[in-house]
Amino acid sequence: MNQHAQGTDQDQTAEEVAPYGGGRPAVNDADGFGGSGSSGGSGSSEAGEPEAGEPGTGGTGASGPRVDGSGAGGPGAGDRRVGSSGAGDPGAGDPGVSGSSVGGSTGTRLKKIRIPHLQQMKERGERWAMLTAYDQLSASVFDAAGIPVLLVGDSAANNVYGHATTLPVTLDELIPLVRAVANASPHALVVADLPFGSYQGSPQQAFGSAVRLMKEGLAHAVKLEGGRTMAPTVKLLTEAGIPVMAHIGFTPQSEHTLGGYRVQGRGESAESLVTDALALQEAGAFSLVMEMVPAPAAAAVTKALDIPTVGIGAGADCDAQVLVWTDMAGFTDGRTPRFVKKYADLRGILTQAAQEYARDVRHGTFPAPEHSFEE
Ligand SMILES: Nc1nc(=O)c2c([nH]1)NC[C@@H]1CN(c3ccc(C(=O)N[C@@H](CCC(=O)O)C(=O)O)cc3)CN21
Ligand SMILES: CC(C)C(=O)C(=O)O
Ligand SMILES: [Mg+2]
Repeated sequence: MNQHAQGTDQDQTAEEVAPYGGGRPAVNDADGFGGSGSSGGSGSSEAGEPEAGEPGTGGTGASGPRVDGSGAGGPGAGDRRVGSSGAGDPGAGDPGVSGSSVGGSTGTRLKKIRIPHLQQMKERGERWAMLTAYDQLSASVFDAAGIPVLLVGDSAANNVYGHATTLPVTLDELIPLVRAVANASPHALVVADLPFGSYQGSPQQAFGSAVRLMKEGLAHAVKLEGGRTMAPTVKLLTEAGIPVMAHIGFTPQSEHTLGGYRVQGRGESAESLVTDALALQEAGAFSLVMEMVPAPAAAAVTKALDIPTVGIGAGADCDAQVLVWTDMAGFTDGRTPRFVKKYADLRGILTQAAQEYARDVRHGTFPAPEHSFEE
């Protein structure tokens, strides 16, 4: 079902990549504002081998994203292990030294991740992390941090556009976000969600939408929700050269059918999950997201499949994990789902910065002479 990696993965020399707050090395943009022009873009060189020397894009850009959300306040922070590679990172529960320099926190140089690498990691038992990203700045941070796969999720509906569900977001609204993330991700594989209504009509409709995500959005792969009934669609896209990540379990685009945000695959529908997963793999999916399914059912699916599974609320026995970045970074307003672990308090940090800035302005202490220009 899957091609093999053509490139070798060699780890390279150190590149300082501080996990948080550390300055990244430089930037290669002329205007000093990070980002790449509208066309062509820097970053994500496609032709490239699985090895890339490109420095990160992005930089000191301006405005940050705005958040909204559904979620709930998450628990505290904890340890983290990004990627797995060389330097004795215990991250993966796997056999020893990996060849893949996926991790960015250990000082290893990053390589460009391509689909065969994910397959190789499954074979080696190396777990990996996926995060959503919706804009250039967050994407450049995650890319440099060694997150191998970035998802421009239709959760942008909630976390960028402020909707209560994922249903309202359109292809036209998603494409510019995908393009921004792809332009800022020289190493990560960029997957774009097909939004509700853009693919369920027919395999042909899905093809047209996926082509837009790749041509206009510069995505490397697409994701779609649904079980065995999506197999013909997955097959058509895959055969057309469009890598497809599948998504089963709780599929938010079907919340009105499923009856809300609920764990899926309890009891006898666990077998149904395996049947769906096998059909999607057979149709050519390169990976499979499982959302909110009982851990034992997700473990059974993971074991039954040759392709990597990506869990969100699906327990520790998936091959990979995904979280919405604003949830894991503590940026989301309000409650977050049970499966979220909060690794930072971005909302608190940004709130404090905004308040201090406003206070300085009110007090006349900003701008100071060093922020002002002489005649
Ligand atoms: N910020 C954000 N995080 C997400 O994980 C996310 C989005 N947005 N938007 C799209 C979907 C919607 N998702 C959601 C949304 C809510 C729950 C939720 O409320 N879950 C409850 C109930 C679970 C149950 O008991 O069945 C929970 O406590 O986890 C779960 C997934 C996951 N996705
Ligand atoms: C939660 C992930 C898997 C997703 O589909 C999204 O962010 O849209
Ligand atoms: Mg989604």
